[in-house]
Amino acid sequence: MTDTLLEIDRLSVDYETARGDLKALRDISFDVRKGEIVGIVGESGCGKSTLISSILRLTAPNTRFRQGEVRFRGEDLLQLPERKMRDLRGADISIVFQDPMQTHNPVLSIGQQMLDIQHRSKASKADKRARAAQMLGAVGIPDPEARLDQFPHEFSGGMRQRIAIAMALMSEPDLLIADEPTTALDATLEVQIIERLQELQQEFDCAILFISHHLGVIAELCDRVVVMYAGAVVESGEVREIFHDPKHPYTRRLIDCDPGHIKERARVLPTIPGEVPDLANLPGGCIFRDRCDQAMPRCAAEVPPLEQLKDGHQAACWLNHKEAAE
Ligand SMILES: Nc1ncnc2c1ncn2[C@@H]1O[C@H](COP(=O)(O)OP(=O)(O)OP(=O)(O)O)[C@@H](O)[C@H]1O
Repeated sequence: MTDTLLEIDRLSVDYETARGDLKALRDISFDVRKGEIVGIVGESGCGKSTLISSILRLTAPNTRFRQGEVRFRGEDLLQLPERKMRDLRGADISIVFQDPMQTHNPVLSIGQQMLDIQHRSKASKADKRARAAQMLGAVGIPDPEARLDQFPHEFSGGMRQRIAIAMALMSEPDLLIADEPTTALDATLEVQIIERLQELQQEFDCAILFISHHLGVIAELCDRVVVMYAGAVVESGEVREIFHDPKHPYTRRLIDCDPGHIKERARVLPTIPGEVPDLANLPGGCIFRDRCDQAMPRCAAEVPPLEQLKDGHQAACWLNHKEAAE
């Protein structure tokens, strides 16, 4: 029996625009095993949101799936009837957004919203309420029973995010997608949410796909990391391995920008000079070469393939080839 839960297999996604097809995802492959925490890191525009919306099949109308599969428990979600997909969303696969207000209905009490989530359950209303309070307690909301009757605006931003996590976990999903859930929070709250997610992952034994543009946060939480640049995977592997021995100049630059433990991290981070290339007019060769201080003639001529370097460590860079040394 395989322990693979989610397999993204050679996924390519375009957006049709007036300027031509914008290549938002190109040949993306990676997997998430049961109970594992995998981080996706990259700058704004690298395709993180497109990846999440493709997994959940909640894409914009101008999206075109060019190739590839999104297999969840072995089944290609891109081929699933919409009805089955609806059953899956929020039950087997849940999501926590950057802004918890995307989850909360401002005019309903938190308790009512947590009852609504349990609409499929045959339990009594009292039992559902008890379960809602238990979940609030699990994410660290004090006095959860009383707070069920309060409305979203009566909670702080950090608490609202905890409640969004509680709601996402109520169905005991196999996969929780966390889309930059801590980006809008200050550093102390960010640390608290990360630590809580770690505990909850153990308690609920769910896998987490954690999206962030901060490598420091990924290092804190994740087992493995997938580094994306301009719609492609440029490096992936165990977090420890990637941090100690990055094999792509882009990853190195991300680490330089965000080196430390999130508890010590300066809030104003240096950025990588230059811009992500125009995805509607991609240059030939390596997509990072214009921003790379180690670019060689070969980088303009040929696209470096994503290659297996060590066990589970992959990178797409000509510097890892013997001829680079010459
Ligand atoms: N519906 C759309 N039509 C055309 N282009 C789009 C559409 N949605 C996103 N894009 C473009 O696709 C590329 C990838 O966008 P995406 O939102 O997936 O990146 P991201 O890494 O999530 O960025 P951010 O962190 O800013 O959300 C960007 O160039 C973006 O401008």
